[in-house]
Amino acid sequence: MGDPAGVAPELTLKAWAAVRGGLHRTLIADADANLLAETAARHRIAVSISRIEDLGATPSMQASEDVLFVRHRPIGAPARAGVPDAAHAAAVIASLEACAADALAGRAAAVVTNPVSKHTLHAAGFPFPGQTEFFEDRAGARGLMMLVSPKLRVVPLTIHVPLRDVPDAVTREGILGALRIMDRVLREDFGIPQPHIAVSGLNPHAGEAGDIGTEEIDTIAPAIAAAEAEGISARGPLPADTMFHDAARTGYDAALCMYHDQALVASKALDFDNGVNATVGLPIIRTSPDHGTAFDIAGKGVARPDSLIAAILLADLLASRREGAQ
Ligand SMILES: NC(=O)c1ccc[n+]([C@@H]2O[C@H](COP(=O)([O-])OP(=O)(O)OC[C@H]3O[C@@H](n4cnc5c(N)ncnc54)[C@H](O)[C@@H]3O)[C@@H](O)[C@H]2O)c1
Ligand SMILES: N[C@H](C(=O)O)[C@H](O)COP(=O)(O)O
Repeated sequence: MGDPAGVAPELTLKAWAAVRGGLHRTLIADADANLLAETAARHRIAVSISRIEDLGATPSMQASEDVLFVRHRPIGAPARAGVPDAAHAAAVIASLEACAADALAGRAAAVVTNPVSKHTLHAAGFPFPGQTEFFEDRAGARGLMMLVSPKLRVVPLTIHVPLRDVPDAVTREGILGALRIMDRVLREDFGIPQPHIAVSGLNPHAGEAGDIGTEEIDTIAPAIAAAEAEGISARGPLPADTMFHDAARTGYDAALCMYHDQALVASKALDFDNGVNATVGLPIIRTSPDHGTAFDIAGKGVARPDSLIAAILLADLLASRREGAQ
C-alpha cells in the first residue's frame, strides 16, 4: 500500500503497467481499489482492476495482462496527494501486517512495500523505527537492510538510529553477525559462489591508526578477523569516503557500513533510480524502492517508477532462486 497521500498509488499503477506479463508470479496490490481507480483515471493509465478477497484464490486466476488484482483495503479517509493524513496510518499498518503474514504462511512468494511515512506511522503507535525492523520482528530473525543496484550492494550495520547513539551500537558481535548473514545471502540469494565483502570504518579515514577514534582497532578489525577465521572473505576497515568510487567497487561484491548515511548516501548518489531496499537474511523476501513518499511530487504524474519496478523484479528473482533451491 505505502502512504496513500504519497506517490505510492501512482507508482503501483506505473510499475504494474511496466512489469505485467513479465513476472514469474502474479502481482497483487494490497491497497485501496477506489484510490487506484481514481489515480489511474487522473493519470490516464489504462487498467482493469479486479478485486480479490484472499490470496488463496490466485492460483486459479487467469491473469489477463490488462488486469491488476487488488486486495481491497479501504484507507479510512480520502487521500489528498501530498498531504499526509494520520487517518491512513491504520490501513497502512494493517497492510504491512497482512502482507507479512501472507509471506510467512507461504501464501505470498514475496512482499514489495511502497514507501511509507515513518513519522505518520510512529504517531499512530507503530513501535518500530522502520519497516525493516517490523519485518525482522514478525519473522523472528535478524535481518539486514541491503541497498541493491546494478552499481552497488551495501548494508548499513545500524539503521534508523540517531547518530549520537551509533558508536555504542557498533559492536564486534553485531559486525560478525552481519558478515555471516551477508556471506550467506550473497551465496544463496544472489548466486555469488565466493563473495568478497568490504567493511567500512566508523571514523574519518578509518580512525587514522587510532588518532581519530579507536573503534576500528578495538571493534571493527577484530570482528573482521573473526569472520575471516570462519572462512568469510571480509576486508577492512576501509575509509568510507574512498571505498565507493568506480575502481574501488570492483574489489568487492557487497559492502558493510557502520551507519545509515554511509551506506545510503553512497547507494542513492550512485543510482537513485534503480536502487532497491531489500530486507535480507529473513525467511521471507521483502523489497522496497530506495526512495520515500515524495509528497512534494505526489499527484503530479511525474514520479519515476523505476525503483519500484526494480524492487518488484528483484523480489521475483529472489523468489525464483529460493524456489529453485528447494
Ligand atoms: N521505502 C520507504 O518506505 C522509504 C524510503 C525512504 C524514505 N522513506 C520515508 O519517506 C519520507 C520522505 O523522505 P525524503 O523526503 O527524505 O525522501 P524521498 O525519497 O521521499 O524524496 C527525496 C527527493 O527525491 C524525489 N523523489 C523521490 N522518489 C521519486 C520518484 N519515484 N520519482 C521522482 N522523484 C522522486 C522527491 O520528489 C524528493 O525531491 C520520510 O518519512 C522517510 O522516512 C520511506
Ligand atoms: N532507510 C530507508 C531508505 O532511506 O531507503 C527507508 O527509510 C526505508 O526503511 P524501511 O524499509 O526500514 O522502512
